[in-house]
Amino acid sequence: SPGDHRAYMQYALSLAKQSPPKPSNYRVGAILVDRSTNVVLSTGYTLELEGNTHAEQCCFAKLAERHGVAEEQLADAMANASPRSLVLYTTMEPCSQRMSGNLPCTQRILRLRPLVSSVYVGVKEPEKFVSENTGRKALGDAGIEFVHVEGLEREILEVATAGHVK
Ligand SMILES: Nc1nc(=O)c(N)c(NC[C@H](O)[C@H](O)[C@H](O)COP(=O)(O)O)[nH]1
Ligand SMILES: [Zn+2]
Repeated sequence: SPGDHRAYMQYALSLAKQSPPKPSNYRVGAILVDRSTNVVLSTGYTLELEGNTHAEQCCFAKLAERHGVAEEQLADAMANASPRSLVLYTTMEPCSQRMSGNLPCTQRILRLRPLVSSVYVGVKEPEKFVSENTGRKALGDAGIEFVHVEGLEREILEVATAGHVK
């Protein structure tokens, strides 16, 4: 229900606040929820794991670690999980392109088909580093629901851009 979505997004925002500020990315928080049990399977925030990592990427990598595999093998490791049982909440929409050239999180989500049914986002990505984020379309084309959870935009963007030169 909408109340739950807001609570999950608030939780993701609390994770984003742990991200070390940096001028060349956004501070984002993400959680992966099993919607049949409402259990939070994994959490992540930007730069949580070493390297130039994104919140969603950390979320997936940490879950993969728990399954004893690399992020690339997560879908295989969870082959017996029921399809479309996972939903991702991320304070900012998954990236479709990264200035670093690292694999975008939209691709990381598409790799998890058919486990992931929906992506709930707090804000769209501002057009600062990437002119147009095409993730929403790619996810929709793959049958993954893309939902904007409203109400936290101002705080999400304030946290996301805290490391930017004003
Ligand atoms: N959804 C999302 N989660 C994140 O954790 C994060 N940092 C971004 N940020 C998107 C932005 O487009 C990229 O951060 C820049 O394009 C720079 O790319 P790198 O991050 O250096 O690969 N977006
Ligand atoms: Zn990303």
